[in-house]
Amino acid sequence: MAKPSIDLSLYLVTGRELLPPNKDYYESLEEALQGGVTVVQVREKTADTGEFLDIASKTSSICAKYGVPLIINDRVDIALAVNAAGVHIGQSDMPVSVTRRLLPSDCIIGKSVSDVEEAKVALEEGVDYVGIGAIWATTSKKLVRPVVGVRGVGEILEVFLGSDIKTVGIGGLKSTTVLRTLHGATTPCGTRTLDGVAVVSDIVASPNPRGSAELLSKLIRAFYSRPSPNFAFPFSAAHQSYTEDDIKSRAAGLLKTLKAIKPLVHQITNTVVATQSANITLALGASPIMATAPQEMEDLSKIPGALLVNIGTIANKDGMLVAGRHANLNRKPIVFDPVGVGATSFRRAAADELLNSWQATVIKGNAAEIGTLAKTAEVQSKGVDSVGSGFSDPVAIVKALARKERCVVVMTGPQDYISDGHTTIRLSNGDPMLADITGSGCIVGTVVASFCGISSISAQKRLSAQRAAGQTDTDHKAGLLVDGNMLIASVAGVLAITVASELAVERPEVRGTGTFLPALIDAIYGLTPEDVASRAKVEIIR
Ligand SMILES: Nc1ncnc2c1ncn2[C@@H]1O[C@H](COP(=O)(O)OP(=O)(O)OP(=O)(O)O)[C@@H](O)[C@H]1O
Ligand SMILES: Cc1ncsc1CCO
Repeated sequence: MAKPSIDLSLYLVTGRELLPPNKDYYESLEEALQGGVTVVQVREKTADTGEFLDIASKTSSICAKYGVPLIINDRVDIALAVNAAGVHIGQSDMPVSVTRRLLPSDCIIGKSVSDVEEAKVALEEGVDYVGIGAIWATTSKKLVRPVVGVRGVGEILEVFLGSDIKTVGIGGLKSTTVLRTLHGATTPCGTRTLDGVAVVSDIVASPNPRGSAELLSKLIRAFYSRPSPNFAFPFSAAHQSYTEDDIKSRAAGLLKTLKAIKPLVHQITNTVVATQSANITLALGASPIMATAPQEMEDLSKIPGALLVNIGTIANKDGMLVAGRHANLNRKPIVFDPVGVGATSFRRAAADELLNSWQATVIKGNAAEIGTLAKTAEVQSKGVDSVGSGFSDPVAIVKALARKERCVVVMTGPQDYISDGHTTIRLSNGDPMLADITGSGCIVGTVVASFCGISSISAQKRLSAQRAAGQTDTDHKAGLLVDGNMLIASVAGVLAITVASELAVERPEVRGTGTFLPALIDAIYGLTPEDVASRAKVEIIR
């Protein structure tokens, strides 16, 4: 008999021990179903058989009322007794082959997996779906394995490319983490995302399970309705076609808008460049705030603009973690500058933790930094600097990293490569003296963040206007983490610094790097959209 196709998108796993005081389990379940839960798994780890059967049977009747399938955790006998749609088994439960023999042929079997090896076994066994996790650390289940992390899910999903086994993410999934998870948990080729998310405490522990389920359902539906479903980018840049002239004029136009609107750019940066970065932000026409305390991140994230996270002298990782999470929640672009990430294992671990906690919009680095994140040793680092002549195929590197991290990648050097994983652009502006002052890469990050901020603010204004005009095809935007074209914003950011550096060295007072830096600030201060449009050397590579 053919197995029914089950909508796994909002998968509720029960947990009676998590109910708020005075909330009845059946009442909570029914409210959750009214809020849009699409499948329910009854999970009872301590109930004896009689109690489990009673709960499963009543749960089954309530689910039937809403046409929602029921899955039983672990117990094949209970699943058979209540005629459940499926059984979910863990790594140490009954083997899949035995489970299948005992169950009717239309009963679905799901299995928990937490690494690539377990995923390969599940593929071999031919389960119907896998639960991948724990994605985040969670309070609802004692973890015996390290968390998979959002970025680890993509590798597991790759195992299932070409198969029709469905996938559900589990562990720490809530309304505050769901979009970041769905966007980040994607194969680099972009063709597989999770088919759903399993939620426990965000619904079960809620005094208002219906409201919690409704919010989750809205976010999940918006994610799945995005216009380019094969490429789950967290922003709207990918899949556009450009011409070189179009890129130049859009970058120039963005500078004009930036100067008019002066976006706030929240920067958590290193102590070497903080003052320089704040001055350059002001010279450009944006507004800097250098704030590092975790306690102020929530307030700052509510002001439109962008966030820059630069790990150059990392001493405030907690602030970076909190700031990024709030930025994602408030749909603010995040520019991540992994300064010196190849230099120490501490920096590598910090970068990994940050990128797992929040979704970066842009990652900007020199060749050694980008190479470290892309896990290639072709280009070496010396402290915060890149050594040697760069990659033999820089385009492949930036494109692959953009696809892996679901963001725009900016790789600086004598030529700058910028990719959203789809379009890759090479910029050939800039005076070599930029390489001889400290923090020129850091200020590129600052300025890219300023342009991402203005791009996001402009996109929000357009969206408000469209909604006010009654345009209804904008619902999928609720599934984006950032709105605005972050590829163009990144190009504009790099061009602002490199074109300004060319103008700076033409000044008569510049005699070396000491006089170059103030001249560069002056050139940024005087930079016009016409300078950018007329001097930009832009090539679309592929
Ligand atoms: N040889 C060069 N010619 C022209 N422009 C350059 C050259 N080297 C670097 N640049 C420009 O300088 C800026 C910074 O890039 P770079 O790769 O030097 O950053 P970085 O190594 O991260 O710097 P830092 O660690 O000092 O912050 C970029 O805009 C880049 O285009
Ligand atoms: C020199 C230096 N050391 C840590 S951060 C920094 C600024 C340039 O990246």
